[in-house]
Amino acid sequence: MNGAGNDFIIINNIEETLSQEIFGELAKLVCERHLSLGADGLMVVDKPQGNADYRMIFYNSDGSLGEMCGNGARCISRYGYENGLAGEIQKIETTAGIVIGERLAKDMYKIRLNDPSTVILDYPVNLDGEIVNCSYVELGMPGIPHAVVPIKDLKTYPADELIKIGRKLRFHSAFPKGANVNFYEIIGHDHVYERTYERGVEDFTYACGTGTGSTVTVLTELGLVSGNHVRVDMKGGTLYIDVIKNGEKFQDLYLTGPTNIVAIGELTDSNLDLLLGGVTNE
Ligand SMILES: N[C@H](CCC[C@H](N)C(=O)O)C(=O)O
Repeated sequence: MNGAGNDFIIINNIEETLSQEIFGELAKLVCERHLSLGADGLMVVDKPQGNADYRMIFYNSDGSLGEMCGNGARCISRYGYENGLAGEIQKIETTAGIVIGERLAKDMYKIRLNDPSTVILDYPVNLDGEIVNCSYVELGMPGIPHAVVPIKDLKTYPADELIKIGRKLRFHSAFPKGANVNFYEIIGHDHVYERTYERGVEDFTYACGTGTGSTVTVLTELGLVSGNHVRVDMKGGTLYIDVIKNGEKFQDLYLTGPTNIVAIGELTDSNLDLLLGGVTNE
């Protein structure tokens, strides 16, 4: 499935009952774009540990565990609804905390992202002697880390330069957990263009939901957007963010956007046999 081009493989482990120990390796294997199916991440649907419809365990394509994934949670909401795991409004258990999913239309899903646990608007980072003006946000607890970085002429910014800066910031010691690096430019009233270099994919993805939520949180706090249905264009599509405030107090953060079920089927990659303990069909 993909959500605005951020693509995922979903495995229903309530049915498969695979051991959680293999998921990291499984993600690495099946997310490889040339040797296997290919995706930005692997999501495992499992039984909830607490009071929720189901549990979502998210792995990046390099096999690392992600605390949360905004586009992934939108996609899994559709999966949950269409596979009878939950109703039109659902409660999803993620590593970063509970996420609420809501079906708006056949392919449109909205989620309430985890509340920001850290928002530092002024977070200058020294990159090879030059100061880069960043903000730093974590959503949820444990929080998914995001650097938010303004860039002028982002659409036409040379790709090789941008990836260099993205990669350096992603691994910079200023970010102890590493960071997803969200470059943005405001291109109109409540209209933002964004590109995200993702931790765990180690490249730009086509869209990033928690990145978009983090960016619009920062821009709303800075008074640069209203926080009301802010449009964020990314390479793979458009996402909308609502920052709900109760007076000055932050209340909720919502992410809305499209989902696409590209294929439903069986993974037949022969390398899976090794990983799954030599189980073959012979
Ligand atoms: N693409 C995701 C984020 C994936 C998480 C990952 N890149 C990490 O930092 O572990 C999103 O839509 O929010």
